[in-house]
Amino acid sequence: MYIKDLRLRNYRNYESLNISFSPNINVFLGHNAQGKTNLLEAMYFLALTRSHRTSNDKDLIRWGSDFSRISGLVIKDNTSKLKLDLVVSKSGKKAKLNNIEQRKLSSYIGNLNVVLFSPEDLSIVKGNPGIRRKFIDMEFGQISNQYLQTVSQFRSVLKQRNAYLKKLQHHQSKDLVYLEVLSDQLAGYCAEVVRTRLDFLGKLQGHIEKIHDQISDHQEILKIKYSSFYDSTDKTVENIYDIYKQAFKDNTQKEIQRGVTLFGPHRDDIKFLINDKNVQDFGSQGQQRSVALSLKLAEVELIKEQVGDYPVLLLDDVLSELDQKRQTHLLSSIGNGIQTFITTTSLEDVDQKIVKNPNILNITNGKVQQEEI
Ligand SMILES: Nc1ncnc2c1ncn2[C@@H]1O[C@H](COP(=O)(O)OP(=O)(O)OP(=O)(O)O)[C@@H](O)[C@H]1O
Repeated sequence: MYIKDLRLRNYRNYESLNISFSPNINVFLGHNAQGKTNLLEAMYFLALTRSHRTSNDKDLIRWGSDFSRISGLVIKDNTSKLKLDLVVSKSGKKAKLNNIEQRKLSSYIGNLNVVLFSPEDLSIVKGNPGIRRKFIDMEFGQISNQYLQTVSQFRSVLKQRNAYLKKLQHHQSKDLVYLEVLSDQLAGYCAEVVRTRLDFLGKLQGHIEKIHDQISDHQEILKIKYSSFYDSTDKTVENIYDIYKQAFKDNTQKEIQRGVTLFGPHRDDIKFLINDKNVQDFGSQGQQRSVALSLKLAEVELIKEQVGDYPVLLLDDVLSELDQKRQTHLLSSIGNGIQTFITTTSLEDVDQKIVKNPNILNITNGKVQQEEI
């Protein structure tokens, strides 16, 4: 799939933009703070209805404006066209697909698939578990609508259960039967969320192992392990449901005392192991970078496998961060028909021996100019 056209109105430092892209490699070239990342962010937002930089959608609205509009024309399987449209205003955001308003964002997400590489990816390996949970929920969510919906139902019941645990904690209620009803519902969603995560991680594992084997010159075996308070290996949905039901039953008093749900996928993590050692604890900076790169490249392959089309790649300032070997690996693996956007302050960072005939777009202060080559 590829983004043919992008239109912006009052988006960050773009007042009005209407631009067409190459289905191959596009380079956004410009000095600092001119609006290169803003363009990648706009495409990421168009795909996932979320920014990778801010959790506050209103930040996207051009200063002094009341709303922001991002529209794109996406071509799939080289023939079918899909029009995506998002409007952010003070009252929230609205999504349209082919001019039809979508009541739920979950029916909108997944129509355009993107994978973003940025220097912050290292935090998926090094950072706290919350970053990794967000990563898997976002990435698996753009592959599976079902997963998005289950996660949203899980969150809603979790919220209700936490609110009720607080009530019990403050003696505003004594009804433990209602807690049991909520626990039962939550155990069901926990089981579905965890089982889907395990399935997708299993598929991701196949890709990441092969990719990392090449990146490490056949020196390292990279594995991803799901980490929870129990061993999830080979567990069915029913097994996982039983484990959560039992955990809620055994820890009722503890949870009431704390006023919060102590077990569930919102507490889980994933671990990256190189030759069986946890990369977070024992990996060098270089190894951690390689894991982040392998993970993103594996995600590209997973999306291709699951949706039947390659995602659009967004490379935000990553080339200058990678050494020659990793850069060559990244650029050569995107060379085969994957639409790619690269931001850079200097064309010297883009190895033109590998990146052939890029479409170069000069970015200056929220204006884009196509360069003739
Ligand atoms: N809501 C907004 N309204 C208007 N301008 C904004 C808004 N948000 C950010 N900007 C402006 O956008 C510019 C930053 O753009 P961007 O982050 O895309 O830079 P960049 O070209 O990627 O730079 P770098 O090379 O430093 O990463 C800044 O000038 C900033 O003031």
